[in-house]
Parts: sequence; structure tokens; C-alpha cells
Amino acid sequence: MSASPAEARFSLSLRAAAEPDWSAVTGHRFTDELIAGTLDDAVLARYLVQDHRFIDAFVALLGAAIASADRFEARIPLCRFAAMVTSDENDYFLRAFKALGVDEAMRADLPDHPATATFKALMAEARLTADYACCLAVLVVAEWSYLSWAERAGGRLPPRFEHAEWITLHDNPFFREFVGWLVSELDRVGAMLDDAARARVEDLFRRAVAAERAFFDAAYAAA
Ligand SMILES: Cc1ncc(C[n+]2csc(CCO)c2C)c(N)n1
Repeated sequence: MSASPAEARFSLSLRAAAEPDWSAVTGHRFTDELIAGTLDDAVLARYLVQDHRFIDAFVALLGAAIASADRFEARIPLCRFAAMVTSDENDYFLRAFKALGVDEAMRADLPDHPATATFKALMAEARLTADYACCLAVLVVAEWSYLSWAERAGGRLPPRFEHAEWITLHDNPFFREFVGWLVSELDRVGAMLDDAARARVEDLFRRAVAAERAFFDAAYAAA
């Protein structure tokens, strides 16, 4: 990461302030079982149906970050990432739904889980601030927490593509570089904020981490 040590402390302090939820997310049972290839199909199906709904609000938030960024150099990686999320990742979802026997009717009939609704509301809240640092706070949680658990696989992948590809989508050179840049961007922008603005960023960050934890938990709750 290119940020100076003083700036780098902002993201690290946000992450520390989000404990114990941060560690609960990056070491969640869901991620352990995914990496081991032992995840129950019903749990994965429930998770993916809800997660696919998360993507729309996520892309809208990414758009708000693109619009509110303070310079063109920042818009470019965000645009590239938006292109990736709306191509490769959507394709994974469709193939995984097919392999897990989740048809369109089932997807349409399942209501949003409260954890999904919470996440969507949080992403909308960040988006509507139209403030780059606030948008980054929620984006950084979604990306950094996923890179962190996916890296634990250490390159050893389970045999089924439904498991393996969900790991490699979140642990590959492109994603690692993007997350590194995103975190350094939060550090750069954070260094320019006053105390009140920093507190707003920290509040969004903490709530996003709590929402990530609840989202994984929800996959295990009875349908
Ligand atoms: C609840 C939830 N939180 C974070 C992510 C991670 N994530 C969301 S969009 C995106 C970009 C492309 O992978 C990534 C990494 C997720 N999938 N679901």
C-alpha cells in the first residue's frame, strides 16, 4: 500500500474498532466450511440467493463512490472494478444457482432476509451521503473482509467449483491489488477529515462489519 504510516493507521484503527465482529467475519464458520469444501448445499444456496441481491445495492454504492471521488485517478480503478463485478461475478452466480438446483421461481419467491435488508439499507445510506469517505467505508468493509477470509485458503482449493470459485473471486491478483488500493484510498481521504467526519466513517465501518457477520449467520438460520 502506498499510504504513509500515519495515514495507514486510519484503516487499521477502523478495523480494530470493529472488533470482535471483524474477526468473527474473517474466521466465520461459513468461510471455514467453504474453504474445507464441507459447506452444506442448503446453506450455500441460501447465502447465494441473498448475496445476489446484495450486488445491486453494492454496484449502486460503487457508482456513488465513482461520482464522489475527489480525482480522476480514483475513478479509473473504481470503474474497472464495477465492470468486473457486473461480468465475471454475475456469471458465477448463474452457474452456481444451476448447480445447486436453485431456479428462478425459488429465487423470486424467497423474501429478503432481515440481514440482507439491513445491508441494503446501509449501502443506500452510504450512497446517499454522496460523500467519498462514507462510500469508501462500506466498500472497504465488503472487500477487505472478503479478501481476508479468502486469503486463509492459501491457494488450496476445494474440488467443487461452487466453493472454489467463490474463494478465487475474492483471492486473486486483481482483487488483492484493488483491495490494497481501496484501503490506501480510505487512508488518504481519512487523513483529510475532521473529527466529526471521521466519526461518521467509523460508525458506518463498524455497522458494515456487524452487517457482514449477521449476513453469514443468516445462512445458517432455518429457512
Ligand atoms: C455480504 C457480502 N459482503 C461482501 C461481499 C464481497 N463483495 C461484494 S461485491 C464484491 C465485488 C466482487 O467480488 C465483493 C468482493 C459479498 N459478496 N457479500
